[in-house]
This record gives sequence, C-alpha cells and structure tokens, in this order.
Amino acid sequence: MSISIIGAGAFGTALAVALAQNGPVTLWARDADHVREMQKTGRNSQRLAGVALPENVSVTAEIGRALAPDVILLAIPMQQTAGFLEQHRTALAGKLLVSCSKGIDLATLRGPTALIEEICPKATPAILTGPSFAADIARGLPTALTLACANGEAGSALQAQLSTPVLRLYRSTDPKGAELGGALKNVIAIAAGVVIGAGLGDSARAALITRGFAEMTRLAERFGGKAETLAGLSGLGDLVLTCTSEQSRNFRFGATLGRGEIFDPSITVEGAATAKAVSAIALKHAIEMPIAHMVSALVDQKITVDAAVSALMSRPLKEE
Ligand SMILES: NC(=O)C1=CN([C@@H]2O[C@H](COP(=O)(O)OP(=O)(O)OC[C@H]3O[C@@H](n4cnc5c(N)ncnc54)[C@H](OP(=O)(O)O)[C@@H]3O)[C@@H](O)[C@H]2O)C=CC1
Ligand SMILES: O=C(CO)COP(=O)(O)O
Repeated sequence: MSISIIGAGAFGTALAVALAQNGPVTLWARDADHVREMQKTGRNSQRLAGVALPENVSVTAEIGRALAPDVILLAIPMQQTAGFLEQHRTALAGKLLVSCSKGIDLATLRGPTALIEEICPKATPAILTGPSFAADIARGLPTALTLACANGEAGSALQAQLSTPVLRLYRSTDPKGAELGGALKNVIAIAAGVVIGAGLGDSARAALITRGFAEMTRLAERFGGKAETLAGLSGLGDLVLTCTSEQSRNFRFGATLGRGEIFDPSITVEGAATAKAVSAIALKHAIEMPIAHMVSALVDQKITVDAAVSALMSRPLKEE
C-alpha cells in the first residue's frame, strides 16, 4: 500500500527516504519549481542536502495525487497545519492522518491530533514523534519513535507499515501525551539553548531539563496525557536530544538569544510560537509553568536573559 507525505521539508524528505524501503512513497511540495528541481536532480538540496531520493519516491506538486493514498503523513510546520487541513478537509475525510509536527497551534491552542479531530472529524488522527533529526533518519542511522493513535487497531497497522529495520516504532494509545511531549520539549530546548548561549553552564542546563520535564508532565497530565508517555521517547527522549544537541534548531535559536544575537528568521523554530501558546494555556488553566512563561517573554523580547534567570531563581523555595 502506498503512502504519501505532505511537505518536502527536512523531515518530510527524510521520512520519504526511510519509508521508501517499505514501498512507494509520494512526496508532495507546494512549490512547482522546487518539485521540478527535485525531480531533475533526484535530491532535495534546498531542505536536506547530500541525500539522494530513492527511485520509488515520487515527488509531486499535484495535491490530488498526494491525497489519494489512505495513509497520509503531514510534515509541515505546526502553524501552517490548520490552514492546510481546512483547505483540503473534504479530500481528507476517511484518511489515516499521521501528524509529524511538534507544536501547538497558536490561534486555537490545539496540538496536531486535536486540530485534525476538530477540522477533519471523519479522518483518523495519529502522531509520529520522538527523538529523531531528519539528517540522522535520512542517513539510515538507527532511530526509535512513538506512533500514537487513540484507535488501537489503526495504531497497530500504522506501526507495522511505518517501521523499517532502522526505524523502530513503539505504539501508544495516548496521542495527547505524545503530542504534548513533542511540542513542549521544543520550548524547554530553547531555554536550554539560552542557558548555554549565556554561559550559565552545564549544571544549570541539567537543572533546567529536569524542571522543564516536570512542567511538561504537569501540563500534559492536566489534559489527560499519561505520565508514562511523557517519560517515553516522545517526551523525555526527545527532550534530552533537543536540549543537548547543536543539531537542534530550537536549541540553536535559544543559544543565539542567550548570546544576544539575531537568529535567521527563515529557519523553522517550532518552540517559539509554541512557547506563547503554552504560556497562554498555562495562564488560562492556572498551571504552574515558569520556564515556559520565561521562554515566551524572551522570544517576544519582553525580558532580558539576566532578568529571566533571576526571576526563576528567586521563586519561593519549595519541595521537589
Ligand atoms: N527537521 C527535523 O529534524 C525534524 C522535524 N520535525 C517536525 O517536522 C515539522 C516540519 O519540520 P521540517 O521539515 O524540519 O521543516 P522545514 O523548515 O525543513 O520545512 C518545512 C516544509 O513545510 C513546507 N510548508 C510550509 N508551509 C506550508 C504550507 N502552508 N503548505 C504546504 N507546505 C508548507 C515548506 O515548504 P516551502 O519549502 O515551500 O516553504 C517546507 O517544505 C516540524 O513540526 C518539526 O518540528 C520532527 C522531527 C525532526
Ligand atoms: O524534533 C527534533 C528532533 O527530535 C528536531 O528538533 P529541532 O526542530 O529543534 O531541530
């Protein structure tokens, strides 16, 4: 059975390369010139340099072709997802829609599977998330991810269809916990980057990862996510990866903030908008999320790094 991937960014392209081991893959990009270039060169040098596209990846700008398979992976940035779903709502009815995005929609404060449920109620939502840099997946390095779907039968079928010898998927029926873990870890990764960029040291980063994980779990549990999901690949696993690697765009963005420099605005940094969404959710539901509030304020340049650190360090002393 063929699958299609919406979005020929770094991650969509890497997944196409990996999943081509299992059968034909259709990779859709919105820009016809970009598609022609990929068809001609057999590469996506704009988004994932140095990687050849296997022969059974067919790249297209025709949305009708891309929306024909029963299983469709959505690999576009979170803030563009609602618009895409709305535009193609009718064609998406009855499909298995696997979001590969990590974030919270700022306009509706919903995560990817909640957005799919809201906009495409006749589709079955799932999420593929966990520690995985596109470049690693494309090189065929061993990777383990979470495939979460509330419908256990559909989740099992997807797990089998999307696993490869080097891409090991663990199944979960907790999409809420999985999507919140993936969204929130980006916010904490920005904070970790700030800590390193500002020269505050590895001890401070370890403290921040740990307290950030407590925030992630607190918020996810409030919305029905399970603590054990947060402790798995989609939460702790991805948090560790993103807070400790220079490959992470969220971490690098934070490090740039910490150094007081300007980050290239064309680079996708999901945690920036998501920090604002998380801060709004925390205020609305009275959930204690001090790190997320600080990241949101830093992103909006409403606070300096020094002021953010002293605000976090001067909070009342409490039990762990
Ligand atoms: N890169 C990684 O290592 C990983 C990324 N992810 C997640 O995958 C998602 C995508 O990230 P990534 O691939 O890295 O991002 P990139 O910045 O590499 O690419 C984004 C892609 O989305 C396309 N796009 C943007 N807006 C729209 C739209 N409205 N309609 C259709 N296509 C659109 C862009 O097209 P165009 O070129 O025309 O602008 C581009 O191809 C994010 O949520 C990210 O967190 C998850 C795990 C790993
Ligand atoms: O989600 C990722 C790794 O799991 C990619 O992280 P960045 O978006 O920060 O590069």
